[in-house]
Amino acid sequence: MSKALRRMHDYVDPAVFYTVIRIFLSGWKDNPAMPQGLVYEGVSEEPMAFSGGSAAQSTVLHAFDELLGIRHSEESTAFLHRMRDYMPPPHRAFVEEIGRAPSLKQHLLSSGDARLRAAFNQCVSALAELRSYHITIVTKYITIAAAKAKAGRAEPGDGAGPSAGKPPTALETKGTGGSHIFRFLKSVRDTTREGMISA
Ligand code: HEM
Repeated sequence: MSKALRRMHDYVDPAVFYTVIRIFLSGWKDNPAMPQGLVYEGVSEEPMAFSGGSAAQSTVLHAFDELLGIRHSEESTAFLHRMRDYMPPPHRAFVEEIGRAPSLKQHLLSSGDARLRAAFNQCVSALAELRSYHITIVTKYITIAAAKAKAGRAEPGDGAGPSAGKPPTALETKGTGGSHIFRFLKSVRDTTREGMISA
């Protein structure tokens, strides 16, 4: 997965991501640009609020966390669990099923097998490394891209379209961005590391 994540550099231009793609990922929950949410005509008279697209809604890392018994902070868990509402229901059920199953970590601990412990720790370490690398990606695609956009130096690649280079200001601090994002991502990475079995 880390190898696949590195391909981001070959295919996604940070300026295009920050100024064009990110806008479509911002959603309308906790978004100052749309404080009331959105009325879905023909569905509900009341406005509805939904988070934007995020790989936090993808099943795979939730499944690894549950399998490896990773325990995130209360605040991070609340966010991550909320993201499960956006998974296809059978995916969510799968993740919850793993969470309810007997603990793999406890099984390894009671087996006393050093090789199994080492293999388990390699998995946890790979997951923490993926999360560290993801932080590097977020820094490049959000923090650095934001600084360049603000300085008016964004240089989107070919095919970016006329709107590239100037992000809507209402989305500057919320959604996919902001320092709270790094606190969250680092906390999730650090609690992953804490999931290692000590010798
Ligand atoms: C331009 C590329 C990317 C950017 C800028 C980015 C940004 C972010 C941000 C800001 C969050 C915080 C939660 C949120 O606001 O939704 C997040 C969470 C997350 N992202 Fe990404 N992301 C990128 C690509 C990816 C990819 C390709 C993956 C797949 C491995 C991924 C996996 C995750 C996961 C699993 C989370 C939840 C936190 C965690 O479990 O560690 N992201 N991402």
